[in-house]
Amino acid sequence: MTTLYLASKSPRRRELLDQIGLRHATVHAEVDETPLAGEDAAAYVERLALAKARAGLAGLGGRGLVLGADTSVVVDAEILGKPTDREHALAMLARLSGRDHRVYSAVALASAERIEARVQVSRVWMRPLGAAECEAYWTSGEPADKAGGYAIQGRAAAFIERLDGSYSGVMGLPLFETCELLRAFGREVL
Ligand SMILES: Cc1cn([C@H]2C[C@H](O)[C@@H](COP(=O)(O)OP(=O)(O)OP(=O)(O)O)O2)c(=O)[nH]c1=O
Repeated sequence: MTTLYLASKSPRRRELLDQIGLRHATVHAEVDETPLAGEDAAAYVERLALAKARAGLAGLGGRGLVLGADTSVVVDAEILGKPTDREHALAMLARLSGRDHRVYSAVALASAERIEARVQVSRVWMRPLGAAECEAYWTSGEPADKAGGYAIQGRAAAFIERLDGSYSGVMGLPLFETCELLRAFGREVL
């Protein structure tokens, strides 16, 4: 059976594949994550997931089955990436406090013959957060490498009132869509 590769350095994505028993290896894929002028969130995450899958496949010399993914938090049509420092993280958390936002998560699958992507959108409601609470959250170290500066699978679970969508999508890899893609490529899952 062709080896499944995950073109990602995100430990969360590895954990999610492990959760449903999808054995995989990883491959390095570096892509430029700068949004294009006028690009909306769905187009942005889809383009990056495709680029990561394509770069991973190229790194393997064009052989294998490669998954790429990208996740962005979107508030008032603005894409929030990962915080660059403490001030940036605190500003992001203040933006998300006491309201809803959307999380766009794309997954792409590439083989030598074809490449395809799916985009999953979730709506997340966060309770109001106090300044001291945001500061303590930053100090925990959790926000640093997460889109939007929070992790649903971590301490931020205590901030989230409600989710309409996909928990795995918010965490970084929508598993339902991932399995759909794998089946579309003729790969048995579960
Ligand atoms: C919103 C949210 C994001 N995240 C993480 C998932 C992703 O790792 C990260 C979004 O950044 P991405 O740029 O999508 O991914 P990455 O740079 O971490 O990994 P790679 O490009 O190598 O695949 O935010 C969580 O872990 N939990 C959450 O609740």
